[in-house]
Amino acid sequence: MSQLKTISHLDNIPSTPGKFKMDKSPYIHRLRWHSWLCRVGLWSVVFIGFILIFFLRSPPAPSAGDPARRILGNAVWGGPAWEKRVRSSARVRRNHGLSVLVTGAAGFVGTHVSTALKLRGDGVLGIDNFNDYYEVSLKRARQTLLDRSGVFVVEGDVNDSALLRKLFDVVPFTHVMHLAAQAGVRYAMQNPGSYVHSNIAGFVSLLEVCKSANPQPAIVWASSSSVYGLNSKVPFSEKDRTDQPASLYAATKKAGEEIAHTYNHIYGLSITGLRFFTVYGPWGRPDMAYFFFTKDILRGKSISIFEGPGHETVARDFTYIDDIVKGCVAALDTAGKSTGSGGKKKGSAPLRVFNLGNTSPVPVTELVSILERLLKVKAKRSMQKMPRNGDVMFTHANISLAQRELGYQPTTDLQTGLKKFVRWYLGYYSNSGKKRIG
Ligand SMILES: O=C(O)[C@H]1O[C@H](OP(=O)(O)OP(=O)(O)OC[C@H]2O[C@@H](n3ccc(=O)[nH]c3=O)[C@H](O)[C@@H]2O)[C@H](O)[C@@H](O)[C@H]1O
Repeated sequence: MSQLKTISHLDNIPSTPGKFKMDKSPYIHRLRWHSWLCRVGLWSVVFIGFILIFFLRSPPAPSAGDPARRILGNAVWGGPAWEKRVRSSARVRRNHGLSVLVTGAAGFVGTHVSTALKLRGDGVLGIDNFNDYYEVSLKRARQTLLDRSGVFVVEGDVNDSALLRKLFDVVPFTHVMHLAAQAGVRYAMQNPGSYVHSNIAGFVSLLEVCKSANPQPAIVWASSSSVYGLNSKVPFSEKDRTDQPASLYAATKKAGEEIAHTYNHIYGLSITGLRFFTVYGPWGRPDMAYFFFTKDILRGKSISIFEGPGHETVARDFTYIDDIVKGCVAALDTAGKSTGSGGKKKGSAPLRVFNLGNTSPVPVTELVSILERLLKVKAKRSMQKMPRNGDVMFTHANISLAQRELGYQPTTDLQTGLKKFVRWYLGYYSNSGKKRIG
């Protein structure tokens, strides 16, 4: 210590050339050497102390070989607190309730289905990759809504099979509601890879994990009315051909139906495909026509309304979200069990496909007229020949199979459904873009 004091005194002597120069005697050299050693020693002790404190206080760090904790984008999954949340969200709270993994849970249909299941006491765990195909803030707002109903949405991609396996390790899901997909008919020309990634690779990745799970879950998944492609016989029935898709989106959904057949055949997985017909409603998808027409009409922007080459009307069997939710829940409730175990088939299992439509197609021009009345704003209409971008002229569902097997019965007409959508839209985007939930 005395040496240190001496040194600190010496250090106070100015060393600037020309001002004052000390004689460098051997004694002072020895003193300097000793003091330098002491200082290095002291700071080393302090430094090692800090490192020890840091390690003792930190949770165990993820390591490359440790599957318990993984980093995905900004999201971390794994660990006791995370597993507790997963278990609690998936806990069944009614007799004979289901335990459902909902993929694409922060999506439009995913949010509504998850909420409905949770409300009746089923266990629900969501997974969503929160991609930026459309405004991520809307997906986050839906996530907040789900959080309030007690549904935890894990941030992850269905292509991450390690994550999926982990979820099945933590929860023995009885059912999977697979809604994660790259949607949109026209966007497929801009980004074909995203359709292959989500709708084909992602589906296979999920089925691979489901086939190996013990017990195997029953799977209900979103196919699409677009599989009817260029068919001209209406209404579309499940027995009709589906081999002339008009878009890559439709082709990937059709591929999904064939893939479902394979996994049912080889592994005994119970699989139900639901062909949704242009689903709309509150918390909907901003890439869909009814949604961006609303936005553009309110902003006074002109909207393109497609028509056939001879001015034929383009029409859709628009189906309201609440009706679709009832169809999804009924499909889960009536899904027979998967039969396989240990990745091996033990017997035949159900393979089903249903149309979920509204059975009353409405011309797009009429959709615009309804929006004009609800918004009290005249649309700037620009009629355009339908571009060759994957669209089809019309859709119309025959729902007799779903009526018979699922008790499916849509009850909302387009006028009523759009009224509910517009009310939600104005509330959500009011207050200069500030998002309101409820
Ligand atoms: O049933 C499905 O399986 C699909 O439904 C939905 O596809 P679509 O029925 O094509 O809905 P959507 O884009 O809202 O166009 C509606 C109408 O507006 C017309 N349309 C569209 C854009 C435009 O600028 N002008 C126009 O007239 C257009 O020609 C069409 O007649 C889902 O997006 C899709 O993911 C899938 O789920």
